[in-house]
Amino acid sequence: MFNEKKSFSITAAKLAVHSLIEEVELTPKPGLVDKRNNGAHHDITLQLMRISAESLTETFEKIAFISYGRSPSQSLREEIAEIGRAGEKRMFEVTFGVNTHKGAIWAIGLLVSSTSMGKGMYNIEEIVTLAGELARFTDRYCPETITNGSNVTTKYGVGGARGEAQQGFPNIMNFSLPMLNRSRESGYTEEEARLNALLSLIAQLDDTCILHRQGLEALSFAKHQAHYLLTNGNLDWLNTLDETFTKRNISPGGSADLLAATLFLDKIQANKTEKITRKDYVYTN
Ligand SMILES: CC(C)(COP(=O)(O)OP(=O)(O)OC[C@H]1O[C@@H](n2cnc3c(N)ncnc32)[C@H](O[C@H]2O[C@H](COP(=O)(O)OP(=O)(O)OP(=O)(O)O)[C@@H](O)[C@H]2O)[C@@H]1O)[C@@H](O)C(=O)NCCC(=O)NCCS
Ligand SMILES: Nc1ncnc2[nH]cnc12
Repeated sequence: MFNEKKSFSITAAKLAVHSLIEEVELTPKPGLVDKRNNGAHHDITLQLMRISAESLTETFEKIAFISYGRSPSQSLREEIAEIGRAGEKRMFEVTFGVNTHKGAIWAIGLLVSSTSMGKGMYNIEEIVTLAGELARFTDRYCPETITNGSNVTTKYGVGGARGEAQQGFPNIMNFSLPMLNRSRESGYTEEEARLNALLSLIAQLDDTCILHRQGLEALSFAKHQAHYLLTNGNLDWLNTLDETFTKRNISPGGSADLLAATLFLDKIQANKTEKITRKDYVYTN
């Protein structure tokens, strides 16, 4: 039992980190760090994002380990929060204080937890539902700090990263995951399918990263541009959109985190159908 739990946790953490790396390497992304440029970011590079992602392996492994076979509860919520905060601390150490993956630790941390609750056997609907349930428990030990997100969620009345998780990740379930699957079925390349999934998130999400930097008008501009490109455009226009977002200091960082979460769920789904939840649960790259 210990070996099974350990092996599962190692695999889940690898899939989580792999999803983060796939997200940052996807190119060209509007306003975000990718292989081509650093988008609207002056303090983040591709290399820093990779280092940040790798530094989170232990965090995700610990979350999977303590969640294995359990159900959402107040105590699990607080145990996860403690590991998540230690993960954030580690991220800030390796990035010298830059927020690279705070939103991703939160979203993917919860999803790793609920995946592990089902020992890898739950389907995606069950995983997001349980992650939402877990996120709705109050973390009594959460330090009362003012963050960019807390400022703008109050100012503009949006749910932000916390709301997205507490509602069971509606933007992933309604937009990015269906878009990823539909694009694959329509013959897009894997890279194009992922870019479409990212655009579907930018078109919908109340991204506090955009709101904090440039306010409501920029958020609605970003949503409109992404929607236009998806419905009328052609992915060749992404380079122009990248230049436009960068010039206007628009970074859809929340959408990037949710794309990584989408890729994580997609991998879990693929692994489940390949029945790698058996005893010798082994990760293959
Ligand atoms: C619940 C927490 C996420 C804390 O929430 P809060 O909103 O208070 O915290 P923020 O510091 O604002 O971080 C939230 C990050 O979530 C991403 N995000 C934004 N909007 C959404 C959305 N609608 N849905 C999902 N995710 C969203 C976003 O991450 C990206 O933005 C980063 C850059 O943002 P920022 O720091 O603002 O940086 P800059 O724009 O460069 O501005 P400057 O500060 O430099 O001026 C980018 O890297 C992406 O990551 C937000 O950053 C949660 O963290 C929490 O409570 N944790 C406690 C531990 C816990 O309970 N863990 C349990 C699970 S492990
Ligand atoms: N690719 C990316 N660029 C900038 N911020 C991000 N946060 C998460 N992924 C990101």
